[in-house]
Amino acid sequence: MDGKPKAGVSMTSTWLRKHRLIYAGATRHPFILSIRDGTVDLSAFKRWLGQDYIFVRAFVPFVASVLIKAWKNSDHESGDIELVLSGVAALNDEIEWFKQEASKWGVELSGVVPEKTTRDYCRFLEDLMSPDVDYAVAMTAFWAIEAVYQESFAHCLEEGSKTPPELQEACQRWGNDGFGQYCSSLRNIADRELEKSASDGGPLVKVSEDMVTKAEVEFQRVLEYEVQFWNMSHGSPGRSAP
Ligand SMILES: Cc1ncc(CN)c(N)n1
Repeated sequence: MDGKPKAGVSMTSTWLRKHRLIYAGATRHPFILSIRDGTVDLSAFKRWLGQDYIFVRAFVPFVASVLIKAWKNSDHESGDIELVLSGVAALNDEIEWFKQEASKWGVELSGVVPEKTTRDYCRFLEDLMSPDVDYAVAMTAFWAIEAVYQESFAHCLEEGSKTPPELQEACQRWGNDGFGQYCSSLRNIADRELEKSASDGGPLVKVSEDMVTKAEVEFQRVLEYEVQFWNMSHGSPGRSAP
């Protein structure tokens, strides 16, 4: 495999097929399946809530770093800046939602201690904020992070699911169609940027190939972190100690 997709097949489609096992591990995790079938352990849900609040607070500066890369790299007519800015605005609402949800469930957010998995995932985001990280690479990671939540929570809202009513609002937050369209737009930008690199035939061809390889590696790492994050929330074996 030379890292290039077949004609007419996007890079992200190629990777989704190639890494389908880990992608399914992230989007059909036992924690998500337990929400969907109504057997979820509420202490696991509360653990997820507290840890994800910490993650989301670290996600804001990451998305802001993508906004800066969009401003530096994209054609200002492309709509990339507006899209990423809408993501920052949505995260502002999301942080307020976490606070309200935490008080509903009696979770004291100021007392939540980040577990190792959360710390590692936040550190990964921090590394991606570096100006040395290409726009295509950061956008690929951004899309993958959002897409895992979208696919996971949308699964809990499908017909036949037995998601408890008190968890449906959480599932709606990421599982709604609007968020699905937002994820598709992020994916299109990632594909456009990756294709620019893949088709670069000039003296920078090696640099471009390295960038596509790096994006694929970060895509896989996001999926691995997402699985670990669900494992930690679910209290699965192998869960890392704080
Ligand atoms: C761990 C994780 N991954 C993704 C998302 C969606 N922004 C989130 N809130 N938390």
